[in-house]
Amino acid sequence: MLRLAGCVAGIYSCFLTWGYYQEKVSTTPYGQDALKFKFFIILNLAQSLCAATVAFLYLTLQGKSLSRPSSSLTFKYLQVALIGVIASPFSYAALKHIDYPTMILTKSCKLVPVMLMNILLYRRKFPTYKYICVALVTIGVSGFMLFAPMDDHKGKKGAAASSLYGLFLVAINLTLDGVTNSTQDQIFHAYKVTGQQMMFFMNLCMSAYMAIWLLNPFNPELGQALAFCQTHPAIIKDIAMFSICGALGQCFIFYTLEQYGSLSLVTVTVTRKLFTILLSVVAYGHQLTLQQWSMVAVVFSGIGLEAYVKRSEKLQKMAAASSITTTKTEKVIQGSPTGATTTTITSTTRQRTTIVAPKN
Ligand SMILES: Nc1ncnc2c1ncn2[C@@H]1O[C@H](COP(=O)(O)OP(=O)(O)O)[C@@H](O)[C@H]1O
Repeated sequence: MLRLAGCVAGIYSCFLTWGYYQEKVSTTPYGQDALKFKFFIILNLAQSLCAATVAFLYLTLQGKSLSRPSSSLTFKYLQVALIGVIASPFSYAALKHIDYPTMILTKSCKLVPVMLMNILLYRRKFPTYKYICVALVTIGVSGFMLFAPMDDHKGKKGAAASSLYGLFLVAINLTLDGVTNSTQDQIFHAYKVTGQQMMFFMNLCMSAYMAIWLLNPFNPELGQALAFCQTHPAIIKDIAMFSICGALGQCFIFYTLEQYGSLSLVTVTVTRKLFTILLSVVAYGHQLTLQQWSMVAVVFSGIGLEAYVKRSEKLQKMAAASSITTTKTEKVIQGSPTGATTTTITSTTRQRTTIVAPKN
């Protein structure tokens, strides 16, 4: 539980700063000519290279080997990285056709495609309570964004009228996100890999795809971006901060994926925005509408239900394990009148032994 709390704190804090720099790099005009940086693939490439380096350093410092993955695993990495690379431009393209609040609102439904893709592509089955949790978190977060006062919507970036075409682009982005997350789950199920190994290989493959795209002689993007950095060096620090925060955040993302799976990860990432707003309510005394508070309650009931079921399952498992060890202990004690062999048994068992032992 403490580990999960650490992951949540890590993801929230890194991506809070990451979001700040993402907005800064993509919306602020730089220099006297007030030009905006429009080279998103360069931004993603910088982040991927930084994330691959961080994962590599982490693995090296831990003394873990970075052995070459098998050909089937390499194929999986190439596949998941390709989908990850393709997903992002859809989201940037969508912002030209829908406004920012609509984008946030649509993105808050991400749990649905992730669950759907797990079911459709990998035939995974979920217990009924999982569907209820996904529904509660999705309704809660999207309702929260929907009921935000109109002032919050004004002045936000873009403000292009939301069009059906824009929504179609976000839908594609969400579907691809669903495929990425469910495939990552599948890799963890089918292969013996750690989160950091996947982080390294996935970012390496993504960097390779983006480099191939940018080095294509018909694409002027790389040259234009480098020229921009030369004439507006202030942006280099912002891109570096964006990449470092994204890379550090990914350490928590991949660890959460490995340990808890994509549904838990996406629950953390989709509630991120809501918790940021709640934090500002506490810190700066901002007001929430009654509807927003009710939606916060809906989200918490979803998270609470998940936590309650997980805890009950854990207690049940512990009870079952302790009854098995009790039986084993009884057998050991019956077989050895001196009871000497019981010293090798775990602490839970030892505790049990003292209860069972008097019978002998
Ligand atoms: N499953 C994942 N695998 C790898 N990176 C991820 C994953 N989920 C999120 N990320 C990273 O975290 C960033 C923020 O993700 P998220 O909070 O879901 O926002 P968005 O949906 O806008 O991408 C992504 O741009 C990506 O770099």
